Amino acid sequence: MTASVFIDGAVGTTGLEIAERLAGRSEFALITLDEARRKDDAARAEALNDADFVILCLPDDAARDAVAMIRNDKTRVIDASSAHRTAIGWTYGFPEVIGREAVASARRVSNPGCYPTGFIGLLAPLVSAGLLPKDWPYICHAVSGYSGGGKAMIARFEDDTDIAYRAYGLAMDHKHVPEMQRHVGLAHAPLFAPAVVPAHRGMLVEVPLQLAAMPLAAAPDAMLASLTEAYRGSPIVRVLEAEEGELLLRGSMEPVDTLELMVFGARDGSQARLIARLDNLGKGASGAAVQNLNLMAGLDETAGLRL
Ligand SMILES: NC(=O)C1=CN([C@@H]2O[C@H](COP(=O)(O)OP(=O)(O)OC[C@H]3O[C@@H](n4cnc5c(N)ncnc54)[C@H](OP(=O)(O)O)[C@@H]3O)[C@@H](O)[C@H]2O)C=CC1
Ligand SMILES: CC(=O)N[C@@H](CCC(=O)OP(=O)(O)O)C(=O)O
Repeated sequence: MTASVFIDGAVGTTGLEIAERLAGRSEFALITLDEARRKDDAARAEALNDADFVILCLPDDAARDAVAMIRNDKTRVIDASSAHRTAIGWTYGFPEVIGREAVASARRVSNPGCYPTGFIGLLAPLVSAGLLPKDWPYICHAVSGYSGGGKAMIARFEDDTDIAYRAYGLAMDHKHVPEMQRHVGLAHAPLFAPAVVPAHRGMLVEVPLQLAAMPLAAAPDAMLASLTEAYRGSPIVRVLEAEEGELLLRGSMEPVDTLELMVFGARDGSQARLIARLDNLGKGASGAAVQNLNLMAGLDETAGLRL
């Protein structure tokens, strides 16, 4: 049976990449609105209520409005925005962490943020296994390609090619912090220090750990083994043996839907750097939305993904 899918915000950065991943898929038929009607509330309300699945690729307020326009029990929603990531009644769409069944059976799924995908992917299994403490004030430093900021940020970086590095979130109130805390189950909000670099896509999300100063902390090898076990069998989340040297983000990076996790440890075990590498538009947004859609439709989670 073919399920109908409406992408609200279909010509935005995330929406376009979801449509690319769904192109040629016979399991889904896209409901589309032309340029003149894509922001028309009556047309959107009709599409939102006609569709079996709706994927919201909108700013937060518009995503909340779209959900309020749905007046039936049939339409199932995947929200790519940060509007519902800690909201009651919503399932957090990180199947490898919260369980595939939970996503598959949900009516309202909130896609994780791109940075939280790295942070939670690294820390949730380790905290849950008791290898790292819940009540530690974690720090997360991350760099993202500029497509992470959508059309406005893409235009800014393409217009001003002199920007070499943009540190932000300097008031320490980035909108991703609540979901990072909630979905790892931390007692304290992490200190999140994000930055944007002049590459179109891709990101490195890092959690540096002063293991020697922590009341409870496993050795880097034990953390690597635990992550490897937690994601065993996942075609999307891959735990890599750390290589000496460097990690690069390349300006020419091709779209990819994997999440790679690495543990770098000091020889004496006193320090570690947990690092996630992903495509902000892959497992960080559009790839995750398609993975969740596949699960909700009872299909192979990897269908249409770039792995
Ligand atoms: N880019 C990324 O890497 C990630 C993005 N996200 C989230 O996904 C969502 C979409 O982001 P992104 O694709 O980057 O953003 P973009 O700005 O690229 O796209 C948003 C789209 O929504 C449209 N839009 C805005 N308001 C309305 C409305 N009221 N009705 C219909 N359409 C509307 C915009 O229209 P117009 O074209 O006219 O501006 C635009 O096409 C955001 O919530 C973002 O935070 C999540 C994870 C990663
Ligand atoms: C580079 C950049 O600007 N990134 C965005 C986050 C992108 C993303 O994950 O979107 P959500 O906010 O919907 O989760 C930011 O920091 O606001």
